[in-house]
Amino acid sequence: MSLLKDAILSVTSQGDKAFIPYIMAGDGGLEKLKPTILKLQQLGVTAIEVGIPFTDPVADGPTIERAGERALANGTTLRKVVETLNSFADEITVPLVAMTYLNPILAYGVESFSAEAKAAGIRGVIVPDMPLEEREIIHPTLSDAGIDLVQLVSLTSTPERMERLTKASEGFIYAVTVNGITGARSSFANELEEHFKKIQSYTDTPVLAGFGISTPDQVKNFGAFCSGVIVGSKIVDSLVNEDWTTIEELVAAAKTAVV
Ligand SMILES: O=P(O)(O)OC[C@@H](O)[C@@H](O)c1c[nH]c2ccccc12
Repeated sequence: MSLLKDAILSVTSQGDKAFIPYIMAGDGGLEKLKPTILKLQQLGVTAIEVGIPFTDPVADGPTIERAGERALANGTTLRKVVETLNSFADEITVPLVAMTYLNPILAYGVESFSAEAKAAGIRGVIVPDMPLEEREIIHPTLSDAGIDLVQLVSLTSTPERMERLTKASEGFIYAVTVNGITGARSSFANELEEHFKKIQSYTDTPVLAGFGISTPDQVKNFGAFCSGVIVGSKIVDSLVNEDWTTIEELVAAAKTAVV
């Protein structure tokens, strides 16, 4: 059973698309985490990807990298994020997915991280610097706690690897839409639709598209051939500018994404 997968399927079974905003925990201070999460869930997002700032973020483009630097300058750590989430866990109604690199989890201790993260509302984790082959370091303990380990599938994976990653992924499959780093893009490769269908053919776990998606039209276009989208940089920028209108428009696009 996966709470994350269930949350996504309950949205798609009604004809809507899943919408997962990414936020950088600690950007603007950890005291912003609670109001931001409560407001996002009130807008009807499916889940929330909570980014943990890290000193050496391999996959992050300039927007997320700068947000991470601001959060680190505020003293944000994985432990403080979990503690903060825990302080209002009874008000959290959507599954949270922590986006963190492997080192902070190991430094925390896999056992205590899993137990405390679960209590704090974290239902999934994405660990971009951990190859599938090494996931046994954390997977059994996360699994015991009922936390999904979400795999990223890149455009350049070989078909065999794509199949293995897809079948291993829990909650949803994070299908990366571009080669490279996070951040807004104006165009995408033409073969994406076929690529996504191929990934979906291996599994009944929903496939979500992420990287480069920043406009309502892009949300609709991707929604037409997968179960939903993840939007990061555009959300991070909008939160800095307190531009909730833009966020509302992105969420609304997923609700009417069916063509
Ligand atoms: O910012 P974008 O292009 O909208 O992409 C989402 C992305 O930011 C978020 O999911 C994310 C932030 N950092 C990551 C590192 C690896 C994988 C994914 C992420």
